[in-house]
Amino acid sequence: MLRDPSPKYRPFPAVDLPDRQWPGRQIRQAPVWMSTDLRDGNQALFEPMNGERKLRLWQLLVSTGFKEIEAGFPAASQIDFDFVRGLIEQGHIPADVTPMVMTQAREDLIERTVLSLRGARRAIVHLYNATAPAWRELVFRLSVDEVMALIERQVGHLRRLTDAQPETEWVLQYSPETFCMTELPVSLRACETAMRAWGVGPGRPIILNLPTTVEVSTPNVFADQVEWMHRHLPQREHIILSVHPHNDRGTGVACAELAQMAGADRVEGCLFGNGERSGNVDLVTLALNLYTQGVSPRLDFSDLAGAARVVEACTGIPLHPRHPYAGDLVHTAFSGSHQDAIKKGLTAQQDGTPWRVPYLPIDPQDIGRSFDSVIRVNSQSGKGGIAYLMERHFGLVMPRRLQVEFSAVVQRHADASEAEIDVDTLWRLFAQAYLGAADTAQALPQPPQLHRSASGTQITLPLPGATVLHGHGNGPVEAAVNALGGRLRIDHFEEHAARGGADAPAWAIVEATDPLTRRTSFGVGRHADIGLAGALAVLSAAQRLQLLPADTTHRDVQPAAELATV
Ligand SMILES: CC(=O)SCCNC(=O)CCNC(=O)[C@H](O)C(C)(C)COP(=O)(O)OP(=O)(O)OC[C@H]1O[C@@H](n2cnc3c(N)ncnc32)[C@H](O)[C@@H]1OP(=O)(O)O
Ligand SMILES: CC(C)C(=O)C(=O)O
Repeated sequence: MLRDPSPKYRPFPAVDLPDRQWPGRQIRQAPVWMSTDLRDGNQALFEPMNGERKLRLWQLLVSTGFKEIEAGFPAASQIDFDFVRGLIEQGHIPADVTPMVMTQAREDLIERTVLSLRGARRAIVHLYNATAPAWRELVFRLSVDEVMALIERQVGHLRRLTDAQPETEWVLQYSPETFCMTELPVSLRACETAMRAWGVGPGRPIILNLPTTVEVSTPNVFADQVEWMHRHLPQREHIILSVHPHNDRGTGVACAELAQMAGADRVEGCLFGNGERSGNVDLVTLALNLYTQGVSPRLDFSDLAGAARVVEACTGIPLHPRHPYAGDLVHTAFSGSHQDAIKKGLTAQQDGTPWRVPYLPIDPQDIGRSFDSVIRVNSQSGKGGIAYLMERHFGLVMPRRLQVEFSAVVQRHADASEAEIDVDTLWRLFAQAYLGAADTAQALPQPPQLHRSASGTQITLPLPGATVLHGHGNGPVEAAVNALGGRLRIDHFEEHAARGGADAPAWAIVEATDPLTRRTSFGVGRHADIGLAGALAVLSAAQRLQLLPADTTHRDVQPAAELATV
């Protein structure tokens, strides 16, 4: 890289628009969306789509709710020509959807383009020519006046051809390609020339499409350019003002949003931002950005992952795992403080109230994602996320101090393994730590037994090895403490059902102290009989405090899936 890039790269000049209005505006309705996936997206692929893949993507776009779709560049290839013919002849265009096709401002290409649309009910022809100085001087070698003459001639040619096919309702879209790099008066002149040549007026509107063909400035400059055009264009009421942002500087979405604030009615782009170089603006992000402001985007992304899979299959380009809204990881929090806040937010969130879950800008369920991947555990995770997973997958609501105690166990494992901890591993760690001698589905030679009578509860606790303990008390917890010879004190006890339903297994949690050593630990029990769950929690605490006979404290732990059915 150059130590001083300034002689080689020049800053883009600001627009002189001191009374600009757009910074104070908000977007309150969805724009007209135009998908250019099958044209601008397609021309950016290693291998352009064949007819079959184009049709699959067309159908996705239609079912998502797009009413305007750029079908291709029929004069450029037989595939595109045949595709447009197929759409028309095989009835793939619903009554409320209008196809658009693109052409350069060249007679032969315009003729073939119009030919491709024979029989269409309604169609948009998209004619473009580049207007910026570098293109005028280097590519076309035309003066400004000659560029205007080209537009007048070619739009006029298109008008004559389309007038001769009156069975189709024709709409012209004119793009001053390279608009963002063109002097504003030149862009205005180009648009006015196209309007005149097309005969814009009542009942004969035009779409004027302003592209950032290559992004060269900050999005506020583009917004100023759009507002300037919005204010200067004549017959504004007959113009649908459209923008077509690319993403070279990574600000395509910002450009499209600010442009709408500046007066744009319509946005062209591609699903997930496919397109030339760093892409066209991402229409999914734009739509969901609107949605999260409470504005209906009028596009349905209820199955966003399904849409992403279709686009990946059609384009051959995989979606980045951190792609806004759609990436596999974007609803996932690994870090402890985020997990903690998400858990608290999800617990507090009530149906029908405004979404207020920290770190989640959208409810993943609204776009077809479950909460399963919201929280994942690695060495950056804290107690909140671990507690969330234990509750979600095993129905265990952990008191705060138990969360702290168990998260230390998980942290040690995560540090040692340097890997993500999946739910099965989490269960194994929990079971090893807390259910060692307290799970009747496993190592106890026989289930413990409770006899409840008017005089209290009698417990029989057969431990691994030959030991059988007996105890009596007012309830199962006291009976279990007594069976253990009163060697621990229960400071806290709670119990709850793991799942709804009469046969739901219950969780019981005790916090216990060994009065001799003053050591404190939690114990956890799980059983269909809630009383036995309490007794097993006492047994668990006794084991963790090493108050059980030595041969009762070790055994293997079975996998979570089996335990989940206890
Ligand atoms: C920013 C964008 O995305 S614009 C869309 C770009 N997309 C595409 O180009 C994809 C489809 N295009 C193609 O397949 C081809 O360009 C074709 C088939 C349409 C035309 O191919 P060719 O006839 O070989 O011409 P080529 O593409 O090389 O274009 C260069 C010529 O067209 C002229 N030209 C380029 N764009 C335009 C335009 N919009 N209007 C008028 N003339 C144009 C150039 O000045 C050049 O003219 P010259 O030959 O007199 O120097
Ligand atoms: C709108 C057209 C000409 C385009 O694809 C672009 O400028 O990027």
